[in-house]
This record gives sequence, C-alpha cells and structure tokens, in this order.
Amino acid sequence: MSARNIARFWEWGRKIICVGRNYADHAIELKNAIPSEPVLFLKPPSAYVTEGSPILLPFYTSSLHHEVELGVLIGKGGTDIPQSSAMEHVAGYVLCLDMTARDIQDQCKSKGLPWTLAKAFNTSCPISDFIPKEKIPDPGNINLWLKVNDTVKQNGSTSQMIFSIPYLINYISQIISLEEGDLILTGTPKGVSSVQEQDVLQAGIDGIVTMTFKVDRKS
Ligand SMILES: O=C(O)/C=C/C(=O)CC(=O)C(=O)O
Ligand SMILES: [Mg+2]
Repeated sequence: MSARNIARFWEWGRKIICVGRNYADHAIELKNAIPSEPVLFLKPPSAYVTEGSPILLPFYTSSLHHEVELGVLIGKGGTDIPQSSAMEHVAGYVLCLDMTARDIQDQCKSKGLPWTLAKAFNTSCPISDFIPKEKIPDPGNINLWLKVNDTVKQNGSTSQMIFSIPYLINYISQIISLEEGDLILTGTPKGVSSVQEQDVLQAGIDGIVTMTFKVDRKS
C-alpha cells in the first residue's frame, strides 16, 4: 500500500475543529463579547471543497457569509499537548473559508440551538493547496485577505488572534485528541459579508498562496 500523502489530507476524513471569536474586531462587528476561553465548533470532512469546484449555497439561507481563516494542519497527533511542544505537531497550513449561514446562526443562537446548520453544510470549508510548515516560519504574523468580485472585504493579520496557535493546540487537545490530518481553523478577522450566486471569492496569504472559488446553487 502506498504511503498517504499529507498534501491530500482532506481525503482522509479527519476532524475539522473551528475556533470562533478569535479576533476582537470580528467579535465586535457581530456584537459578541471578547471570549476568555476559545469558542469551539466542528465541521465534518464533507465540508471540504477544493479549487475548481464551487461553494454551494444551502437552500435554507439567504445570508451566506465568507470568513477567511488560517488553517493549521496537524502532522502528529496527541492528547494534552503542552504549548511548549505544540508546533512540533504541525505539518503545515492551508488558507480556509469558514462559510457561514449567518441568518441561520443568528436563529440558532436566539433559540439556544447548536450551529450545525449554519457551519457544517457541504462545501462550507473551501481550502487552498497545502502549505508546508517551512513556508510560514511565523504563522502568528501573516496577512490574510479576501475579495468578493475584486472588492477587498477582509484584510487582517494573524498577529491579532486572541489565542495563539500553541495555546489553541494545547487547549483543544485537552478536550479532543488531535490526530494526523486534523485541521484547526483559527478564526476570522473583521469584514465578513454575504455572498450571492455567481460571486467570485478570491483569498490569499500575502506572498504564500491565493485561491479562487465561485458561489453556485446546487443544480
Ligand atoms: O457568535 C457569532 O455570532 C458568530 C461567531 C462565528 O461565526 C465565529 C467564527 O466562526 C469566527 O469568529 O471565525
Ligand atoms: Mg470562523
């Protein structure tokens, strides 16, 4: 049997663990309190979509938002991983979109229901090509941007994260054991907005990667 290829991690069926409200400017734009501990939720592997395939609008939303985020890909699993060795567990990175049905999320929040319909639908996690760890020596200080139809909507630095990557790996691994191929979405900076059918989303990490996705409706 041939060795598995980490660059095609999305085919392995591993967990997608998402961190919310990790940028103060985004928490404020949605009128949320700044968290004192990370806010976590999950997406299933069926949320992945890669370039060349569209982001599909769920039929039940009229407000699908983009959230550009740095994804941290786990290369070595563990439980209770200390912050001091957390980065040894990282294989690399991907640029991600945490597509969010914002109207549905607001309804779930007001009813005290989980965010699954808002966050975990098919194609809710568009990803870039795999970025080996060596290409981003300081993941805590890179610039993420996103354009909708050539208009810049989001542009923020990972230096604004409330909880650092080592903190998140330590925190998450005390609750959910991490496995090779798991992906951690680290939260989004301000500027989220809704997208429509046929919109073109471009996103990038300055000097490292770009990606393009079209929004479409399921035929
Ligand atoms: O609490 C809310 O209203 C919204 C939270 C999010 O969608 C959190 C994120 O996914 C994020 O900050 O990246
Ligand atoms: Mg998010």
